[in-house]
Amino acid sequence: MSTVSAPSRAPRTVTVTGAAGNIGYALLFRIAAGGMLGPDTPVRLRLLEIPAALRAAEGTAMELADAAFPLLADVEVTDDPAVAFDGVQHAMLVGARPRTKGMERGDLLEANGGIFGPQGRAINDHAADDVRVVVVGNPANTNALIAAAHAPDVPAERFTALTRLDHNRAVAQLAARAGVAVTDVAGVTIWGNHSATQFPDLTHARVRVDGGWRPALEVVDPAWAAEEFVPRVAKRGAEIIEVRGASSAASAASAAVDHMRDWTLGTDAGADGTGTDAAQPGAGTDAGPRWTSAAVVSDGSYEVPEGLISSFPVTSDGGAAWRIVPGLAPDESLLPGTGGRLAATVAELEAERDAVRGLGLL
Ligand SMILES: NC(=O)C1=CN([C@@H]2O[C@H](COP(=O)(O)OP(=O)(O)OC[C@H]3O[C@@H](n4cnc5c(N)ncnc54)[C@H](O)[C@@H]3O)[C@@H](O)[C@H]2O)C=CC1
Ligand SMILES: O=C([O-])CC(=O)C(=O)O
Repeated sequence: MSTVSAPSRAPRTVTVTGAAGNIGYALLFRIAAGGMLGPDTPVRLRLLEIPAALRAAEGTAMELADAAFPLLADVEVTDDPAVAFDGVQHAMLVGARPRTKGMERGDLLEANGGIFGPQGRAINDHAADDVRVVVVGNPANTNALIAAAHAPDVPAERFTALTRLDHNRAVAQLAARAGVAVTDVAGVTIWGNHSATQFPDLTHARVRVDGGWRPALEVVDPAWAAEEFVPRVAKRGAEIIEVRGASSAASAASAAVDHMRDWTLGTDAGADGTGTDAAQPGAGTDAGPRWTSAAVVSDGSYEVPEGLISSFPVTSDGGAAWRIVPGLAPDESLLPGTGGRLAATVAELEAERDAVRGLGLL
């Protein structure tokens, strides 16, 4: 953001769970600086933690005060979901255990699933009418399903899970391979689960080369896309854990900001909410239609069973729900070796749903 003018709008209430954790620490300062809701929108922050981490969350709140953010109207720290979600408009459900080396995200189902029922119930009972929820804690899609199931009075379309990190990773990998800037890439889609079965799909992607947009698979080798790009993006979380010794945190926070910003301000608004920022991949007049990826409740599109929370190509006009973009079924003939990948990731989501049902969490 280049300038901060005097805040001119009513404050928005943003709740961050797991506020004392690694992602929380990166996320809160971006939100307070106006990076999520724009340079004219003050924010009220509600930080939810478990009792053992409350003191650390208090410390983070002290640092937020010390940063003297002009847009930060208020910070409250609590271990009570009813307080944390009172009047919430933007709920960032981060608090959950991260995986460690050698685990798959699905291994966290039992450990983390129990967190999201009570939080869904608290959102049901206390949130504002225009609440938007993004689940970051893993396994994100199924945790979002659990939260939504405990919030019968909130439309299911308000519960989403984060696959924007996968989307951003895919954009970055394609841009690097094509030798272009991330702003010269458009039309990437992440399908399915935020797990190693996801399908990062380049069959409708475009790359700007020498000023003109071309199909990505004419610019990069389809064999590279199928054999290197797809597994690299799908397993990037594990690669980060291997190299960094801890799971992605700042990039996850950045993606959560992107997700909530685009949902609230619209996918055409640009990163600073002014409509002029080129940081959005695919920004530009001749890129063709623009979309991003988010895990949203399926309406049956693309043969994903209705009710599952699965990643799709989506747009937002700033309304309450993301819109699934039609007509973008992966053209597997363009990506040899990826046939059946969409069906497989959806089957994994069904298996996770059945597993949490078996655990009594749904
Ligand atoms: N969807 C995505 O793209 C990504 C998801 N993640 C996931 O995000 C989650 C958080 O990751 P980190 O911040 O690195 O973990 P962390 O362990 O650093 O922080 C988690 C925090 O959540 C808190 N917490 C646990 N239960 C809670 C509850 N019931 N209510 C409120 N707070 C609670 C813990 O006390 C801790 O402070 C993990 O599940 C991780 O796997 C991480 C990266 C990307
Ligand atoms: O892989 C993990 O466990 C953390 C995560 O979700 C990611 O980095 O995408």
